[in-house]
Amino acid sequence: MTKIIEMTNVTWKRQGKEILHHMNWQVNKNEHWAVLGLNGAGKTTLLNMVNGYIWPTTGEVSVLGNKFGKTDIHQLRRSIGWVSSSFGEKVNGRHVAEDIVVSGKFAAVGLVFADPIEADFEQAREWMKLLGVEYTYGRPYEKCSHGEKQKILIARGLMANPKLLILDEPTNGLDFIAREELLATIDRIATQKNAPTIIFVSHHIEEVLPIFTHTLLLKEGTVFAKGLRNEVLTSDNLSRLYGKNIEVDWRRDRAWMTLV
Ligand SMILES: Nc1ncnc2c1ncn2[C@@H]1O[C@H](COP(=O)(O)OP(=O)(O)OP(=O)(O)O)[C@@H](O)[C@H]1O
Repeated sequence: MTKIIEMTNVTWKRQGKEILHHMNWQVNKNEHWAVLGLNGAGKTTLLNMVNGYIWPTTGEVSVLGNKFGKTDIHQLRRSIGWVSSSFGEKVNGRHVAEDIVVSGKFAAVGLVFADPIEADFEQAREWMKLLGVEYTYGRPYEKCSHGEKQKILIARGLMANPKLLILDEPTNGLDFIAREELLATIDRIATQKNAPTIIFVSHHIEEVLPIFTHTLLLKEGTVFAKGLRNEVLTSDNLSRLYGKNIEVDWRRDRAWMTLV
């Protein structure tokens, strides 16, 4: 089985504190994972490690078969699509949507130092179409709604045909309709031919769509539970994760949570 992510006994220390400790996590090809945990549980730290922005203090990390310490991290990053709100803040709002999308091919924030060809813009249009934002072609990024911006950033993340697509809380700040639309586009990406492996971080269990085969629950910098989505998203696990009495109901193959 091809391994997409392999973390073995990973620890990451800062200022004498173990922010991640004894993390063991494997993601295989043809799996898509949702990652949940309270604020400060270590989700962003974990993703920063997958992307090679930080390295383990102890333990081993291998991403797409590249073992950290024996690989060119910059090269590896070209195979990873990364969508996070912190990136969105760096974007120059005056740039038009398709330029933002095409910049993903060059792993750049804009196109100032890039040399795109016509085919790149055709490809960008295809991704924008898949995400349902083709109509924003030619529109400055700052004139797009929050939901449109999120989709443009996901299209950007797909531009390099990544093997791994990381979506860090992409539904933040979206209204109910925009959120469901964005989730529908994630579903479309996952069900395409040669789809990348998706890692999706969220605070809301109902966003863990059926395409997510697996779920990782993080607590205090380590694995609290991991495995098949339906086996992990249970009333018992979530009650223990959040320290509250929580009931999970399944409707239309999605889990919904109530505090009881
Ligand atoms: N560079 C750092 N130095 C010191 N502490 C850090 C550093 N990076 C993260 N932390 C701490 O590690 C913990 C985990 O942070 P992280 O951002 O990974 O959590 P998170 O699960 O993504 O939270 P949120 O849901 O709020 O985004 C937090 O207590 C944070 O303050």
